[in-house]
Amino acid sequence: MRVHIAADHAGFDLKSALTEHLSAQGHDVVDHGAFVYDPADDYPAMCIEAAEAVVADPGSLGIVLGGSGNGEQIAANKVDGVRAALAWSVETAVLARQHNDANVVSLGGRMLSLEDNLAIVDAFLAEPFSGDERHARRIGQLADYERRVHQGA
Ligand SMILES: O=C[C@H](O)[C@H](O)[C@H](O)COP(=O)(O)O
Repeated sequence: MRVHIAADHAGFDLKSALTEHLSAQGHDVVDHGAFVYDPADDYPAMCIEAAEAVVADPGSLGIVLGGSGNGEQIAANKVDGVRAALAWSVETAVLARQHNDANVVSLGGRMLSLEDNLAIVDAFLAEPFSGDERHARRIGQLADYERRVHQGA
């Protein structure tokens, strides 16, 4: 699977570890930055770029990383078609896929151990959307909002 990934300085080491971990599993990891460690860098542009890449690349998923994952999730969710979930356990990652068909996961590199974050990403990538009518209906309502308010359709 192709995975679009981005991290600011607070998620920089986790991005490197995840890229190695996922590449070893055969995933195609596309890095959207940061490309050098800069303790003063800003997460929005790189997270938005990764999120846009997910929307433009059907079937792919995204990972955005920072200290808490909060700002990264907020940034990714600015992109129409993105459903970014902040995952802080395997269960929240699994539910993000099953119930929300989340196409981006956001993680806090300062919140959890490396092992926990790797397990969360593995669970996120492996879990399919349930396709249950109630979940599809709710996701459809979000897409309707984007079409109506953002795209004037
Ligand atoms: O929500 C934002 C992210 O957690 C950032 O990674 C975090 O705010 C960066 O913090 P600082 O600039 O203090 O290292």
